[in-house]
Formats: sequence, C-alpha cells, structure tokens
Amino acid sequence: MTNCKQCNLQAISASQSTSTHPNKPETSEVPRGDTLDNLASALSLICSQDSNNFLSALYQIINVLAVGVFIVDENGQVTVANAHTAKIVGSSKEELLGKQWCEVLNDCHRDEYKQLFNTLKHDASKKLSHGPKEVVINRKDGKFSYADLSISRLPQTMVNAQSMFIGVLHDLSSHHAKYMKLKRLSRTDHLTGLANRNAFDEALNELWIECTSNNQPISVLFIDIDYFKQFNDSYGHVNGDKCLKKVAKTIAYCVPSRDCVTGRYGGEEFAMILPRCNEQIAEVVAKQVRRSINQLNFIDQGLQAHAKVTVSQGIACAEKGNFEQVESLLHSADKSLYKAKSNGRDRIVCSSNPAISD
Ligand SMILES: Nc1nc2c(ncn2[C@@H]2O[C@H](COP(=O)(O)OP(=O)(O)OP(=O)(O)O)[C@@H](O)[C@H]2O)c(=O)[nH]1
Repeated sequence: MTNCKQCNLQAISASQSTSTHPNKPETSEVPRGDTLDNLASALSLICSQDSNNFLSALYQIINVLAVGVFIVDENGQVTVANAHTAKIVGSSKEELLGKQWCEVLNDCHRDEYKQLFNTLKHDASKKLSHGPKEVVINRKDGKFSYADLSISRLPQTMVNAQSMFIGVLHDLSSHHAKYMKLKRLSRTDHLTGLANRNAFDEALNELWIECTSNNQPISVLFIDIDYFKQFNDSYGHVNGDKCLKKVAKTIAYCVPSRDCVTGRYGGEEFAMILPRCNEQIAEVVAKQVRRSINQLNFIDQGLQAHAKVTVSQGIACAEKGNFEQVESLLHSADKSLYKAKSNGRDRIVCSSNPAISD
C-alpha cells in the first residue's frame, strides 16, 4: 500500500517513527501507555530493518496474517485487500482492488451487505460492528469459499470525511466440508443410505406443517419385511444386511416425486412420506413397492432362487383435517401395518379403508 487517498493511514510515516504514534487520536478507544508504546516500538524495530516506513510495515503485517483483511470505502469498493483475502476469493489482490465487495459475495448475501453499506453511508453516527457471520463467497474459478465475515467501521479519527470499513474473513471452507459430511452422516442410515429415523422425523414434521397449512394431503407409508428373522436365521446376518440394502434401494426407486422422503424406521421397517399425495396415490405407490419387492431375488449373493422376501404395508393419509397431530397420522399408519401383518402379511392396509389389499 503506497498512497491510499481516502485514508489518513499514509500519514503514519517513518519520519515519525518515535515511540509514540504521530497521529495519536484523542479517543478513549485507542490504547494508551504500554500498549501503544509497545506497538510503536515493535513497528520501529520492523521499520528499521525494512523500508523505514510505518505504513509499509503495517501493510506487511496485514499481508502475512492468516486471516483475510480488507478495507472498503463507503461505496462498498475494495481499497485494500491482503493476500489471504485474495486466497479466499480466489483472485489476485490487484483484481480485488476497486471491485464492489458485494460482488464477491454469493447472491444470497448480496442484498444484505448492499443494504448494510447503504445504511452506514447515510448514518455515519451509527456504530458499526457487523458479524462475525458465515457467508458464502463466489470464487473466480466458479467454486465457493465459506468464511466468517466481520465488518467494523474504522474510527472517524483515522479517516477523512467519508466512512471506511475494515473486514476480517476467517476461512471456514475446510471446516464447512467436514461439517457437511458429518451432517450428512448424522442424518443417514449407514447400512441402507436412506434417511435415518431422526432425519425422517424431522422431514415429516416439516412436511406436515407445509402440507396442512396449505390444505394439501400428506400420506405416510410403513413398509415392514415379513419374517425377516427367518431370513437372517436361514441365510445369516451378512446376507440379511445385503437384503436390507436391496429392499431399501427398491423402495427408494418407487417414490413418485423428489419431495418424497424414504427412511429406515427401525431394523427391518421402512417408511415413506408422500407430501401432497392422497390415499389413492399412496396405495398406487404401495402396490408398486409390493410388486418390486416380490420380484427381488438374491442369486447375486449366492442364495438360491427360492430365497425371497415379502413386505407388509400400512398407509395413513392426513387430508381435510382428519388428523390433528402428526403423531396421530403415524399411529394410524402403524395400526394399518399391524393389521396387514395380522391378516397374513404381504399385503397393504389403508387406515380409512381397512379392507385388505393383496
Ligand atoms: N441382518 C440384519 N438383521 C436385522 C437388522 N436389524 C434388525 N434385524 C433383524 O430383523 C429381525 C426382526 O425380527 P422380528 O421383529 O421378529 O420380525 P420378523 O421376523 O420380520 O417378523 P414379522 O415382522 O412379524 O413378519 C430380527 O431378527 C433382527 O435381528 C440389521 O441391521 N441387519
């Protein structure tokens, strides 16, 4: 940084490299005594070995920091950016200079930060310290960086008439990738890859609110493998696990739309949420599940052709206020499943029409 026209920082020069700051502002926010003296002596040490220039020393310090530091003017234009900011954004420092800071941000934050700079531009009295807040940054290579962003107003005593802001960026990209992986793992059943019980319950609560508040139907389908203990006992747990995986994949293929959720509800029990689907649609899906499961064989696992599984299914549909609570809907689907089991298995029971469908 050689000569920043908008900022008085350049006034801090080597010719004034004494033990006190040349432009020491008279505000209570500024460190006094030891702190300022120590800073000044640290800087003069660096300056004496280098360019003998305070400003240059300050800039070099900022530039080697392992956090992104940048300064924007009151119009939101970047006037200073250190090397780490450039690294996070995936551009060179030169490319960043003069650029609107908001353009660096992902669309989802742009309006918020445009508004922030706009508000502060018109209300210089307002104290600014915004964040830290997690933001997504559009990198030049088309990828994203994730960072914690804090923006603070530079003290008025440091700058001329206009407002200047300093931003600090902490790169969260590697943490973000790990967080996303952990989040995905915590929501996935590790054997089948379907939603686990926790994720299923969360999705059901969300879809329940969405559908009931829009007067749309929502159906739940419980699918339970018949006599699975016998399968395990006959062919072993390893084959039992492979069977569960195959059944899960087959069920997932039968969902009628992308907004349906399929989960592993318990050991050999699966469940499907069918938002915006009435009971008739749910029954069509259940019939498709039954047909597909009945066609499965386990020859690829080394089992004989007669090794087969069937499933029993229970359906309940919330429509026109027939269920007040999501728990009642689940209870009703569970009761239907129980009926399908007790009436011979390999069949479908709907809660509003308990006649057995086989
Ligand atoms: N291989 C394997 N077996 C499991 C897993 N989770 C549960 N099971 C087995 O699933 C079987 C369920 O047995 P039951 O609850 O008696 O039900 P069922 O034999 O399917 O009989 P019905 O449901 O009444 O038709 C048990 O033998 C469990 O050990 C799993 O992750 N892998």
